[in-house]
Amino acid sequence: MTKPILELKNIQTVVNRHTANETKILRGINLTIHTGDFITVVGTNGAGKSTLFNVIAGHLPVDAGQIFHNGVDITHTSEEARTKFLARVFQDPKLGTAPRMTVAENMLLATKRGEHRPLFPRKLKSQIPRFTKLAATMNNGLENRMNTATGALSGGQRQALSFLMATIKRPDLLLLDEHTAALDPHTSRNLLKATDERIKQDHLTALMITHHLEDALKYGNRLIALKNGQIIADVSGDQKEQLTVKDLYRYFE
Ligand SMILES: Nc1ncnc2c1ncn2[C@@H]1O[C@H](COP(=O)(O)OP(=O)(O)OP(=O)(O)O)[C@@H](O)[C@H]1O
Repeated sequence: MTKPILELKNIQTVVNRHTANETKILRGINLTIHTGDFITVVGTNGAGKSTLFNVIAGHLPVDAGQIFHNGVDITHTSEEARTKFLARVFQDPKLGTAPRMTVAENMLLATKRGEHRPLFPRKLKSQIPRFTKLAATMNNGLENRMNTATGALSGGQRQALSFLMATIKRPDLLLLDEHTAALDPHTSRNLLKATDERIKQDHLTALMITHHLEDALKYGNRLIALKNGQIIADVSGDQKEQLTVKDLYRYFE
């Protein structure tokens, strides 16, 4: 077994503390993520899936427990500092790209994720062939729109760009938060296929939230199910291969 890239130990998250609406959203999450894991994440609405991503990304503080990255305690490391090793793609195509910048400029920006170095637009020209080649792997014509402002792209192209931006500088951990949910079925399928290919080619470690149970079964080597802020199933390898949609429905009862 490969070494853990991220470990969550007894993570608890409370919101609206000291009010009548105080709620424990995550209730003792223990999760060890190994290098190369591609984990699909399922669970009922409100189970805590996005909250789990928020906690991993440092967007939401934990109330108890610890998070380790490569064995180093990052529980109190800022969200900004975590972007050095972590990238995230959201459901909304508008998040994750700068609308007035062109596709190529956005890609250049993404090559500096987690760095404080200034951008040198002069360097863009030399990168265009590489960026165009990468854009072509998305199979949706993005490579023909390198000089188009991102705001003028279709939702599918924009989401494909968000995905490319998240992966152009290799992240230790990639969080995909229902990143194809806002797309039509054909576009969604295309992006999922490209996602799977990139994860495999670059040996990325990724977590992907999805409400499509067939996709949760089809993709990844491991699946976790959340319910009421707890992990109620963690299945990998052959065991995952043998899972059926009917099995998964039980996690939603
Ligand atoms: N910052 C917050 N303040 C108050 N409540 C919150 C906060 N973040 C999440 N919640 C609540 O915590 C619960 C879990 O939310 P979360 O978005 O993590 O669920 P989810 O599993 O991603 O759901 P969905 O499938 O609907 O996206 C929900 O009841 C939500 O309303």
